[in-house]
Amino acid sequence: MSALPILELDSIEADIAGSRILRGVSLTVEPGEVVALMGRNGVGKTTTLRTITGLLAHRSGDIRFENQPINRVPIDRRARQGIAHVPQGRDIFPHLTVGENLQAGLTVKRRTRSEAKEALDRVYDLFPVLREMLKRKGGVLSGGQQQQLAIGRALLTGPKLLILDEPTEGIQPSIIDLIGDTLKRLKQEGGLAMLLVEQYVDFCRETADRFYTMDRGAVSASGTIAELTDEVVREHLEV
Ligand SMILES: Nc1ncnc2c1ncn2[C@@H]1O[C@H](COP(=O)(O)OP(=O)(O)OP(=O)(O)O)[C@@H](O)[C@H]1O
Repeated sequence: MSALPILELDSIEADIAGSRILRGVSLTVEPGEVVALMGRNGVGKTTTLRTITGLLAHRSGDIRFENQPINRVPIDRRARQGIAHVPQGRDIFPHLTVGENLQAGLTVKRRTRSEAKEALDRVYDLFPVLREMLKRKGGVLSGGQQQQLAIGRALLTGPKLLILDEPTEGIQPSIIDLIGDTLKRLKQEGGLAMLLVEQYVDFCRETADRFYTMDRGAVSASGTIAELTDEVVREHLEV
């Protein structure tokens, strides 16, 4: 591809509690592209995402965002630069209302009142249930509603790269379809780049342009999504 990657990981090594968890992870996400990061449990997918957002400091290797190294950039500045993270388990504030959870996303980027309203209206257009539930506490929403809230809140930070950790986990099929359709809309209408950790192969085939598989802390295979054949799935993903 001709454009420079929006995100580039070059030989990332990272430790947790004295154990080497990432052993040289290299990957790229191009502008406007959806990339799936796949692999069996415990191979280091979530840890890779945490090094990108800045939740975990890596010990060596380079992370570049829009062609600038961000190795030592703190987490809040990475968010302001345009890296949004929807973590596994969604991490919404259970005691705040849906509206208050969304306001938390709005604080990341400086906006005029009308820009903020426009951004909120866009989220309600993508996820109408959030408007209906505005006064409800986040903690009483269903898993699928919480996932929509978490994605909506991440979108309100004004991201250039949206990172999603297992967005289909524990969610009913109709909402999985809605989330898949929404990610496709965000790519088509807004050209938003996405990096998606996901175990659900069909969801990746539906939504992603390219894939990487990981094994024991490193990338074990990669290709276009058409190259994610049943054979690749058997070799790299099935338990
Ligand atoms: N806080 C922690 N303390 C100790 N070990 C950890 C911690 N977090 C992760 N690990 C270990 O790091 C390895 C990679 O974990 P990671 O969560 O990145 O895997 P994953 O590929 O995302 O798997 P899963 O699909 O199960 O979330 C695992 O062996 C895990 O046990």
